[in-house]
Amino acid sequence: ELFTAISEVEPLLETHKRIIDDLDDYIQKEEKRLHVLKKHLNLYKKEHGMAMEDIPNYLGNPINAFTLIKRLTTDLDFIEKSIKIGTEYIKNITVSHADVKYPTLEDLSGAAQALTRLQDTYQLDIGELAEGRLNGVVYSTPMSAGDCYELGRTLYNEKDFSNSLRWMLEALRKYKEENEVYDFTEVDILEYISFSHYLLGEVKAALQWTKKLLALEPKHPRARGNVPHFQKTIAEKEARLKRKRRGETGEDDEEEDSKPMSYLSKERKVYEALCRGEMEIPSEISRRLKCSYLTENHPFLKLAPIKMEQMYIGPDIVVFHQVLSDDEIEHIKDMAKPRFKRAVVHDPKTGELVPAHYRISKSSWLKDEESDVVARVSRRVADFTGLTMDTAEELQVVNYGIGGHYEPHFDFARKEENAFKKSSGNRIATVLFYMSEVAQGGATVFTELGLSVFPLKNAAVFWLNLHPSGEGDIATRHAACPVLRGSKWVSNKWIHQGGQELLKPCNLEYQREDVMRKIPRPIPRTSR
Ligand SMILES: O=C(O)CCC(=O)C(=O)O
Ligand SMILES: [Fe+2]
Repeated sequence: ELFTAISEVEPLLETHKRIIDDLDDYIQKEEKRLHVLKKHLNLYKKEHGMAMEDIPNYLGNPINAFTLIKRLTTDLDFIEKSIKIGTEYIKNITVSHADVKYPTLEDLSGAAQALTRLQDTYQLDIGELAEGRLNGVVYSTPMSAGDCYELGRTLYNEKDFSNSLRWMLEALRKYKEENEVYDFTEVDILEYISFSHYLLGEVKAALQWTKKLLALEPKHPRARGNVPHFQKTIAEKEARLKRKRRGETGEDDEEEDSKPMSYLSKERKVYEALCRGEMEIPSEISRRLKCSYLTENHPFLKLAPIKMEQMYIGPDIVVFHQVLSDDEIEHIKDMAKPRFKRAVVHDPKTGELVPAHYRISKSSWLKDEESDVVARVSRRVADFTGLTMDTAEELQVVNYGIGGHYEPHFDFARKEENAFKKSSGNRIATVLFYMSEVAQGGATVFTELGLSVFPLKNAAVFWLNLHPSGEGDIATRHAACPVLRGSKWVSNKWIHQGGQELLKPCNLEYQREDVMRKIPRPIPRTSR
């Protein structure tokens, strides 16, 4: 599961270097070998030419007779062996370097799904992406037909047929352009295209593409078998439509579009727009936002106040600037890396911890007792939040992988969850430290508020997850957007209710005082 954290992908460059050296060495040896083989071939040709000019005369010479036989026995043995050596040489390349890391097919599939996620979320154009461009800027070598084909194949195996189809069309375009040798052919690409269409219910298109395939390879058995099946399906569909038009059936057919959008798909749309930075918070809120210096909670803050920036009011979301130094960040990252585990979540049914597709990252937990730096960070959190760390969780350090993200969620535990029953109470507040900037993407977004917070190294976002009554605040629903470019590091300090009784007294109010429900939904930015 290397793909789940960028820091784990880095060692693959060592593996990559080994392969380069091996391949270099192999090609040099191979060139030498081919040189010898070519010499043999030329000799064979020369001798053959001479023999054919005057066969009896040639074979009448006992030396010629001998060398002919030799060329077809021991010399041939040598040639055969030397061809074999070539293929044996590189076969065991992964076995001979057992000490370096190799990605698995699961990694390949994870990376392919990540590309799809990025392409969906940031509305990237496949053609652009395949040319190695992100928003018009060149970032990587263009992808080859083989790269696109592999991506399409992986997505097909993951049953993501619409994206598989898009990459296969790109593979086809490049294949025709390139004239390269691959272990697949145009026919293979066409088969994927037509079958993806079929599985998407686009049977007419499936039939058209199958016909293109048969034009190239008329005897292709699967394609030939599919044609009558596709034709039958099309005919049945048309008959059903006709009956429906005449009002003969009561069934309400395949019209997905007429269904109202579910809460989750609406949230998805907002989430993606927020990730692209395409929403802004209502002006009723933004015009009240202030920046200030925090001087309370600890006498030291009088000398070195913390810069505090309001991001939202009701629920209050603030950013504290420059609350972690670069040295502290490096120290924390170094401590966290060797203990990284893939992010897990509680399966709501079984209560077990399972890796979740909606959270692609690696993380580990650091205790105050382990390091002065970690303890110092905890004390600082107490100072700028005014809350006690007595019942807080350990520091959770997170690195996101390729396209790494965390879909919309609450940080507090719901009543039905086991974590709700903790003696320290629920997670009253979240402090989210940014330990890196992210070149593109990777914002923290609040889907109920229409707020995007873009990572700013050394800063921390802070918010309360609970209403004064202790009830979870639905408006704090948030997510980590996929990392489009770069590596995103954050750490979480989750503060619990226990011990805050005098510092943050609770009351019976269900709602916080500054109710935001009257405030309109976020509006798409028109200036884009
Ligand atoms: O990484 C982020 O921006 C948010 C992370 C988060 O919400 C979490 O870990 O609970
Ligand atoms: Fe969270």
